[in-house]
Amino acid sequence: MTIIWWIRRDMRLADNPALCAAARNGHVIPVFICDPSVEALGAAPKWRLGLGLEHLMAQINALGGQVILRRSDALEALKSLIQDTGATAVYWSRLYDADSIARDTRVKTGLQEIGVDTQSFEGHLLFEPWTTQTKQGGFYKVYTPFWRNVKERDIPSALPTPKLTFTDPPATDDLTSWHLGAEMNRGADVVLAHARVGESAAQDRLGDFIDENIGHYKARRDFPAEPVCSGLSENLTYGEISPRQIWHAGQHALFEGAQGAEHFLKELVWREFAYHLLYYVPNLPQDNFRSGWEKFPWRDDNKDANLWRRGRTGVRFVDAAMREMYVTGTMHNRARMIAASYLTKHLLTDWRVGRAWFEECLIDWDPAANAMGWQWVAGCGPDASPYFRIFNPDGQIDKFDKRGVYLDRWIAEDTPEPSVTALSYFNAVPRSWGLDHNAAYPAPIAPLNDGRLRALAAYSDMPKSG
Ligand SMILES: Cc1cc2nc3c(=O)[nH]c(=O)nc-3n(C[C@H](O)[C@H](O)[C@H](O)COP(=O)(O)OP(=O)(O)OC[C@H]3O[C@@H](n4cnc5c(N)ncnc54)[C@H](O)[C@@H]3O)c2cc1C
Repeated sequence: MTIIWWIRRDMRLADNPALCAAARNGHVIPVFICDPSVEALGAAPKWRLGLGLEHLMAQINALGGQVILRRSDALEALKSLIQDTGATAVYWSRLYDADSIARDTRVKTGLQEIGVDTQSFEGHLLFEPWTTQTKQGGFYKVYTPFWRNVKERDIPSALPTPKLTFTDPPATDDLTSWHLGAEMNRGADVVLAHARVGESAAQDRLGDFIDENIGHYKARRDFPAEPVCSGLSENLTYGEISPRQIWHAGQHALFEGAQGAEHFLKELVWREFAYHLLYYVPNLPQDNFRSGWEKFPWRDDNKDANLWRRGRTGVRFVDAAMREMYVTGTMHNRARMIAASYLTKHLLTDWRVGRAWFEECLIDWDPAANAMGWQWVAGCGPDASPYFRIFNPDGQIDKFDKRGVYLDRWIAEDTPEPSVTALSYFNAVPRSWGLDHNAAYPAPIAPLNDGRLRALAAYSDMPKSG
């Protein structure tokens, strides 16, 4: 039997239930399809996906196989491959956003109609979103009871890498012809220096984190200049590592007595919570979760938001955060909260404007975590931070970057000897932005207190409907 392994966000050989099942049942044809969902990705995640795919292709080549690349609608591509190869089954790992569910349902029906076996598998999450329910039978809207419900769950052990056998490969596209990095402008080389691509890099990252940082995680994870967090979001996004592998490594560290290990596991479960929400609230990336927020006077995209995107608000913590994202493709969690809060509160700008920019720039862009994160900060989401709790970006510097290490890392202007990272921002941004590190650092768009008072007034004027 010949089985197509339809690769999506599961670019790994170990702990991959779909791949294991395919290997067990016959010869495997690994396939990646550049369908409209791939074409629609933001510049940075699309480019990073191409790097991950290139890496996986080399891994499969080393085993004597080949990843087949096709560019078209997924169902059409799979039908044509089935015709070319005589494959009788298609296996894949499940995804949970509304567009992927709709596409996969259509593919399943379309292939079953022509007598092809289709099977979907777990693997992107620790547990399927529909397997956790409140006592009343609904989905969780608050994290803490969700965590209590799942923390004692038995998570199956990670699966080993299966032994794969391949058939003669059918025709394939050339990856370079897809130009997945075309929209990166001149930023790709700069971001590349910060990316850690592929399954073995992800395992190294996990190992380094467990050996060196998990013990400090709880105490130091909020300090953006400290390399204490795992950085694994980049690899989780493309499935270069599985959440189960991370979970078991964290549990082992906990068993060995590592301080902070439980806190790390809790953060990993925030990702599960985000997917639980996205599954039950498919419009989470588009619509305010809480009713009444449609009446909030969000500003549409505006010139202040443009300064925010370019790291030119004159508010140092915010600008540092935005530049970190442009240069590395990721942003520290505390910085994400500060940058998002400043946009939605001090600048009163619609959270969807910020969500879209993160979607464009993050190499760890994740449909569930990004949507939940933005709604959480903006105050309109499930279990959200109350709107009236407005971060003061300068106060946050005093708390989390007292010596200005993070600021020096990312702000070059008005500094006699700017750091290499701060200067690299000016190499990464499009020339059309006209930025020059020798120019003076901009004055703040508006005094922080004015923005705070305006946000509070808008909130108190909003009709509250529950
Ligand atoms: C406005 C906003 C947007 C965000 N957008 C994304 C996004 O697009 N992609 C993304 O992966 N995360 C996003 N997050 C969540 C969080 O900032 C990142 O997951 C985290 O910074 C990744 O760094 P790390 O891998 O070093 O995390 P660690 O601290 O090492 O945590 C381990 C893992 O736990 C998960 N995790 C940790 N914190 C969160 C959280 N708050 N929500 C969900 N999962 C979490 C991640 O998978 C992470 O890799 C967003 C947060 C905010 C406030």
